[in-house]
Amino acid sequence: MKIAVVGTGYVGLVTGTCFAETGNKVTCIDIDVSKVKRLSEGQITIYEPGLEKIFLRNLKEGRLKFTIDLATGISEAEIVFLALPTPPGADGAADLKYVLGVAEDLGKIMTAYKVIVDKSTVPVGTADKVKEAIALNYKGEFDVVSNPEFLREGVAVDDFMKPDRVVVGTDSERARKIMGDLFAPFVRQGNPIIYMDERSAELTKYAANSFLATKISFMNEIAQLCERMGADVDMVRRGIGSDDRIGKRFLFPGIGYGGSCFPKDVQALIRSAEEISYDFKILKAVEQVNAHQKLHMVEKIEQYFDHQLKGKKLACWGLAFKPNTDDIREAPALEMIRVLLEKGASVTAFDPEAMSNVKQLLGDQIQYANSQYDALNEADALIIATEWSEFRTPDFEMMEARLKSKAIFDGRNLFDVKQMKNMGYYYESIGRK
Ligand SMILES: NC(=O)c1ccc[n+]([C@@H]2O[C@H](COP(=O)([O-])OP(=O)(O)OC[C@H]3O[C@@H](n4cnc5c(N)ncnc54)[C@H](O)[C@@H]3O)[C@@H](O)[C@H]2O)c1
Ligand SMILES: O=c1ccn([C@@H]2O[C@H](COP(=O)(O)OP(=O)(O)O[C@H]3O[C@H](CO)[C@@H](O)[C@H](O)[C@H]3O)[C@@H](O)[C@H]2O)c(=O)[nH]1
Repeated sequence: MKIAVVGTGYVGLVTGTCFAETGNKVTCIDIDVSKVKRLSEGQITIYEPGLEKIFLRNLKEGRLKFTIDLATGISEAEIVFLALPTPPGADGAADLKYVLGVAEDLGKIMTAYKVIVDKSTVPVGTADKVKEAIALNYKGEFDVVSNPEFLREGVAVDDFMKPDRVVVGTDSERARKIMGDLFAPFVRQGNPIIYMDERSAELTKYAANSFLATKISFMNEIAQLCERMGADVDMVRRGIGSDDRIGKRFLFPGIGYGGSCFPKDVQALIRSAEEISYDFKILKAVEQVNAHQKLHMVEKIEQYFDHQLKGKKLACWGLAFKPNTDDIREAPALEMIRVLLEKGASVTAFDPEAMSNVKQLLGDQIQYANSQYDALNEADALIIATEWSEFRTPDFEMMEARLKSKAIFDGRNLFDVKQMKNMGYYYESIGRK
């Protein structure tokens, strides 16, 4: 099939590359001229395990192309995916200016039937708005489908190629058939395409992310109880996770959820509910718990230093919002660092992939180390903010030789509490004593 993908950010690039990989001809369109140039020249613009190899193969074999021109990009496409940003507006609701702007432009240049697919995370009712925006200028036939994306950064290729499910929201038989054919190679593992109306599909995406965020905030509150009651959250997690009704995944307490999706989508669903005068109480609590959890480790650090952080040199392992990505959007590490700097500490950080993004944001407000061990030189304590696998089994002797004081504040529960104490470390983690 011939496909266009508008927006070559995280979702657009993965979507375009994976559709090319299954034999489709894909043109990706972006307004960012330098991004399009780099991608056309074979330079991948995001760090995502497994993506570069298939990106390069499909680029070389001519199934994947990039352009800045919307009209050229969509001219032959039967299906046009919108993978555009939907950032929070001033009131927290999703800002639809990118999606609706492109929809209006599409109406001006479409000359034949196409399926326009909302892949971005958009509030309920957006498919109708997209239809209206296209219909302002285009009087021919077209369909708008809601096809929310559920990929996780770091495992995006696998998530896209072997999805748990594909949600297709449409009332059009014609669009349903086209989407079914397109996704057939991805659901052959037995996982379903779930067809529904557009509004239910739009809400499914927010409900999924909000439910997952709720699980995390719930576990972060259980971790708070564990710390106060002398219980161990790892045990409680295993104890409840083995019940199929609860499930083992997404029960890890830590320094709060971050990333480009959970914070924005939880906030947007709260606002959507408010617009129809519904008070979404649970989600408001989920947000509050998360805001507090991001600074829970700072409280522990302050206590350790008797509230005297001025002049303290802190090492930080991990900056990305989670491992296997260079994405730092809403990364809890950055919020922690902001507060620690405010309180007078200095920070030397190491992250395997995210440092250049952080340099652009924070410049010389912090120092950047060449390795995880270099970050420890003369440090008064180590903070662990992202669970990169290389941080899980470090050389403790090397750490001891470099740290000024053997104190570790582990926001990701990487090490065994007893073992750390036996090695003479002052060791604080989340929900464990
Ligand atoms: N990042 C994720 O893991 C993820 C997963 C699922 C869903 N989503 C949702 O998908 C959407 C896109 O997210 P993302 O992380 O890929 O965003 P992103 O910010 O990484 O990328 C968006 C891209 O769109 C481009 N763009 C903006 N205006 C444009 C225009 N008029 N024409 C062409 N291109 C334009 C930008 O230059 C950018 O490259 C959001 O709604 C997000 O919530 C994201
Ligand atoms: O048990 C857990 C699991 C995750 N997290 C944190 O939650 C955040 C989000 O993690 P994850 O969901 O793995 O990353 P994303 O790539 O943001 O993916 C989420 O957001 C995407 C964008 O909407 C969706 O497509 C995915 O299904 C959804 O998992 C990160 O800060 C994690 O550290 C925890 O604290 N504890």
